[in-house]
Amino acid sequence: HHWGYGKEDGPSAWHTEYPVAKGNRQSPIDIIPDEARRDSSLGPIFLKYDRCTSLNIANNGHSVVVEFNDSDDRSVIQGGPLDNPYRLKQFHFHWAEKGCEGSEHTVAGVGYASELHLVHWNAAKYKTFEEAATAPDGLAVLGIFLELGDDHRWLHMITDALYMVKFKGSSSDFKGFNPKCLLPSNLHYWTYLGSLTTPPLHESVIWIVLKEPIVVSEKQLGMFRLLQFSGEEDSQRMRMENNFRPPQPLKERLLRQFKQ
Ligand SMILES: NS(O)(O)c1ccc(OCc2cn(-c3ccccc3)nn2)cc1
Ligand SMILES: [Zn+2]
Repeated sequence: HHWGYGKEDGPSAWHTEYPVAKGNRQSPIDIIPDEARRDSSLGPIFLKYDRCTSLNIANNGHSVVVEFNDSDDRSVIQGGPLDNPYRLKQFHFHWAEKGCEGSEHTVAGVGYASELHLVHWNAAKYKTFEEAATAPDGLAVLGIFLELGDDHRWLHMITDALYMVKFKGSSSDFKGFNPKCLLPSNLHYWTYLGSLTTPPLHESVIWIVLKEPIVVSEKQLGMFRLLQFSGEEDSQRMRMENNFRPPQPLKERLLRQFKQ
């Protein structure tokens, strides 16, 4: 009996197998811009994705994930709230069904159509992603909102590959993709201490959520809904949609921001 996003195995049930779901630094959260504090010690973030090291694209039964070679510091995020460079490990998306809001973080109670997560780990302090994923400063996830509008000029490189990973457990080569093309023009951000938004829900994430969304078309986002939660052999088909966790209590946390 694995976790999912359905009625029985969805976010409201995760606490039974993962009690940290009711912890003090859970993600996502509702971001209230007026309550975000400016902090002079917070500088800009720097993304070094140049010599990019993408390896493959896969369907893990929860989302579509593009994985990277993380054997060195070729692709890293640094600066901002981070004390050292964090290595890019993978990126993936969260979305809803047609016409609904599928982002995980919300802004003043309003969701976006989808949310992209670029997952990085603190290789300066920890030996592996798995070790970092259980440490309070182990991971840094860059969250980017997707809003609906015109076609995104580069997203087709991902949507064109989705047919190869329709079913859970499928993966395919995906070399030479540079996620720099998915960034908005402005890197102003909110930051707070949180968690993985899926089981095991470890409270190991320094969240950096960009204020400026990127724009994708309904047609492009609709391609993600061709994916299945289920495997090729599974009797019943389960369209991959609504794979987002709702906002969790902020509790005693401080939300900070860099620039207006
Ligand atoms: N949605 S999100 O960007 O917050 C996000 C980012 C990364 C995630 O990793 C899942 C994971 C962690 N581990 C793990 C395995 C062994 C030891 C420790 C952790 N396995 N799968 C989940 C959610
Ligand atoms: Zn995510």
